[in-house]
Amino acid sequence: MTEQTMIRMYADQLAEAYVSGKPIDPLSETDPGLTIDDAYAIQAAQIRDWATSGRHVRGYKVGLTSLAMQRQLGVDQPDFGYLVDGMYHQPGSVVSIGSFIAPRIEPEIAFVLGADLSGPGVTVEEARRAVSSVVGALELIDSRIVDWRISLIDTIADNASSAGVVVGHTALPLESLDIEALAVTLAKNGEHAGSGTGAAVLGSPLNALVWLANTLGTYGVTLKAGSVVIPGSVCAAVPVGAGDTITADFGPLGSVSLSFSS
Ligand SMILES: C[C@H](O)CC(=O)C(=O)O
Repeated sequence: MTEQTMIRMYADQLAEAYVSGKPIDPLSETDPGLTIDDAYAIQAAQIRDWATSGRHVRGYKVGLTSLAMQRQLGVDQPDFGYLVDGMYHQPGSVVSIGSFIAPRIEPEIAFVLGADLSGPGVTVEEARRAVSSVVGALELIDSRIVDWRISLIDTIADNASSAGVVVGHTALPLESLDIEALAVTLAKNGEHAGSGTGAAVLGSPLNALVWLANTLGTYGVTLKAGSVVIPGSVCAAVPVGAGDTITADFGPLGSVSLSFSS
């Protein structure tokens, strides 16, 4: 099998898992020879397919940037994925749990970009200047890999396990916030479910933005002005089911909620 055929086959298998709701075996077990570049190529094939069907890239995610998430999923380095049309939900909305396989929720201190950002070589100062505002966000993650049995290769191929995003309405300038000290708390049905500060995300969510710009730069991709970047969860992800309501409190950035129906 050629490399192109192999990439197409795994991209199709992951695409089918979204439709059928039936997760697939870890690609890293099916094919232990897969590399990180192969995994990003499998991810890129799905992004191209979505664009062809009218679902364009509207933002970017960085995953596995906090120790809490790395420990939870047993993966010890960051990765990236894309946010496309159809993945965005309004704060306070209700989504059907039936469209997911094993969803979890994470609170993230997110950025809206006011200028393009193109690596490699992006510095923290350049990243800071490219940010037009900071917002609170919830990321919905899900795994098209059975039982969340993911290695780095599996989650990369599966668009960094992304499934959706809720961007809060309160947007503040970066310079008005101490994002490393910003404390976030997560509640599930009114009960405390997690907490963390911006510093949990690679020391600062800005470091995750720098990592993303420089890593995407090696693939020839520029972060586009106007897009949202979610830099990673400040605490472990919380599983959700029908009837649950999740609320994250971002202090000065307000709170962001999402509910789930059957
Ligand atoms: C597996 C996910 O990429 C984890 C994630 O979204 C995060 O760490 O944030």
